[in-house]
Amino acid sequence: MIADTVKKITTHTLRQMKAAGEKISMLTAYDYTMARLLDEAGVDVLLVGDSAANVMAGYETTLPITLDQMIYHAASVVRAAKRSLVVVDLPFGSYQEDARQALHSAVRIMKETGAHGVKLEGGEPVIEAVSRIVSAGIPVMGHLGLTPQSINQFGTYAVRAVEEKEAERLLQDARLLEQAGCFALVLEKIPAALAGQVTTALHIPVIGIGAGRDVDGQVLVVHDMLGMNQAFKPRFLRQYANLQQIIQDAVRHYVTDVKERKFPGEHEQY
Ligand SMILES: Nc1nc(=O)c2c([nH]1)NC[C@@H]1CN(c3ccc(C(=O)N[C@@H](CCC(=O)O)C(=O)O)cc3)CN21
Ligand SMILES: CC(C)C(=O)C(=O)O
Ligand SMILES: [Mg+2]
Repeated sequence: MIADTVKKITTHTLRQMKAAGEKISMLTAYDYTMARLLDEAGVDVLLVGDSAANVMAGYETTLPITLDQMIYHAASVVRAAKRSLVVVDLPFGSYQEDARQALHSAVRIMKETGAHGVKLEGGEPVIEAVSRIVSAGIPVMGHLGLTPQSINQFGTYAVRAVEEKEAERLLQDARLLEQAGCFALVLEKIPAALAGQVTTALHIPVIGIGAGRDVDGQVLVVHDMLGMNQAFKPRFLRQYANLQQIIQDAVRHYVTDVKERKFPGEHEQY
């Protein structure tokens, strides 16, 4: 098959990209059709984020999504990914009990979806879990800074690690995650200067969202960067399209055509 000659991205590729100074592109994907578009357009990493709770299911926070639901989304994305690396968020409650629970959840994701790795949130408290998952041969991505699964402890989605003490703890957590065997780290909504410091201090790729440009790559929620929700415009987001406008214009046109008996036409029937 000719189509099978595409070079697959691996965790090793990402490490080489950091070393070469080639930036890494990552976007979320939750379904087959979107994942196919992103894979074909050259996105390096597809993140099956627990933001599916917000974007796909309409929940206020990421907390309610279950491991079974994440597996459904991830399996759909994997079926579309020919070149991209697929990483899946471990949802809230699927890894915090202990390292055994974390490994069990990670193994389920790998077995039932065919994804290439998992991501989990937090530093020191999850180090044992990271080590155990990595020991089983499963690549793990860390996630520090704004960690939405802890929203009830913080109360807001405001920028994190602005205070010197918090910044020091974040740098220390980043080092611990690298030592525990993480292949990459996401930094969410922290000062750009701190993200740059962490990126220099670590050997593994650091991927930012609202963490400035001095990192090894960027990640956004695909529905946000395509402008599908014009009500969500945080400072770190760049909208590369206004799909809300495009979709609603098309749908209004369709509704009008149906009402006015303009669709279907002579050549759109049997
Ligand atoms: N659609 C979507 N996009 C995301 O980036 C995203 C999710 N969902 N769900 C999970 C987390 C939550 N994230 C968020 C949520 C809010 C802000 C935010 O900045 N919101 C407001 C107010 C912040 C504040 O309280 O100060 C903003 O305008 O900046 C940023 C990232 C990032 N993730
Ligand atoms: C925003 C990214 C990093 C994420 O964790 C998610 O989409 O769930
Ligand atoms: Mg997430």
